[in-house]
Amino acid sequence: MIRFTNVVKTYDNGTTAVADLSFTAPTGKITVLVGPSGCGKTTTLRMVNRLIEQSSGAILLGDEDNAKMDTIRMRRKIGYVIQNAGLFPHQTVLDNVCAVPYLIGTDKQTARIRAADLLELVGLDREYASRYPWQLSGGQQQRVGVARALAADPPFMLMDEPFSAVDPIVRKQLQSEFLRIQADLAKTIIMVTHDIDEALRLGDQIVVLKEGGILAQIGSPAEILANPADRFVADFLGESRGYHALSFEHIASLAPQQTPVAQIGESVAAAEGAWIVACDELGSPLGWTRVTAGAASGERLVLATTVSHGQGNYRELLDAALASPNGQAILVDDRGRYLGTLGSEVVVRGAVTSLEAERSA
Ligand SMILES: Nc1ncnc2c1ncn2[C@@H]1O[C@H](COP(=O)(O)OP(=O)(O)OP(=O)(O)O)[C@@H](O)[C@H]1O
Repeated sequence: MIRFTNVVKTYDNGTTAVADLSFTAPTGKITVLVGPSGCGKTTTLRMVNRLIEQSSGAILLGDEDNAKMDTIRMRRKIGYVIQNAGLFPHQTVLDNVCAVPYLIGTDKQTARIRAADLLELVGLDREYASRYPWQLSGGQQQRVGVARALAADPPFMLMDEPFSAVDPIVRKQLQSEFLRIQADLAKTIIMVTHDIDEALRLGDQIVVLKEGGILAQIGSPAEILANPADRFVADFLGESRGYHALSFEHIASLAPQQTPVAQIGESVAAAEGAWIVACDELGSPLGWTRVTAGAASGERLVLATTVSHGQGNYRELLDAALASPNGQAILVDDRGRYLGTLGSEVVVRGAVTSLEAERSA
């Protein structure tokens, strides 16, 4: 476990990068820090291995306060992976992976055998061991970076945008391989990304930060998708186009719920104050309205986008559900007529199933 308790970081120029941050990264799990540029993700990560010293508060590594640990001993417990891998350019791949074991006095033979195994684990053939970093692709360099971070078998790993410097296809491969490795090794990981898709795909837990290093929300991918804590989180999920990770599968197999529908002014059998669907005279939905005095009031009509039951996908459905006032997406047939609604919990269940299927693929 890595535990932040009331951690603050104010830089010398007065910028508060992290404000009173408390959260726990559970043992053996991946915690992902996400948020817009400048919200303090990297500062948060680098305080864990004390590349940056916090101004106040405490960070525990297991049951040890990192501020009280000898720096060298502490850093040996923490693998560190950065963007562009940060490999030593004048050392071979094998020597890069052996760097920490050599430093801590592991004998050469043992270190090299383990490094070769790790290269295999991250999907690199033996022939790469004697190459130099510049003779590898970006994706291969990232793999070496991961192997190097694992070399001393640290219980903790910090990963700062580890997969961001490679193209989307390679990135997805690296993410899948990383999940496969983590399933065996169960390291306690904190990872930074600005990419919500990556966070949803890799995170057991997601920590959403807003500017000033303020905790906006913490939860599992499903919790955050289902219940964004506020407008900021909802917008961040949307703006980051965070639903790539969701299946583009069609939703035709889901049975819509029969939320009452009425034209404005028409009486309707629904509870007073309930949200119902307002439609035009042809039965095409306009949006949401509340029931007032037993009728579709039309007051404060919330216009809604609709989703085609036959053609729409989970992603459109979740967008529509999150944007609606009551967490429901409105479904229509192929002529735009009202069919029913689907709640975000159904959408999230579908999305999570598809995420889980992807994770275990
Ligand atoms: N050494 C420094 N001195 C002063 N201010 C800094 C320093 N390093 C970072 N900051 C400021 O602290 C805030 C948080 O920066 P940080 O790099 O932690 O954010 P981030 O979320 O990782 O950003 P990005 O996604 O763009 O990498 C920013 O406003 C940044 O300008």
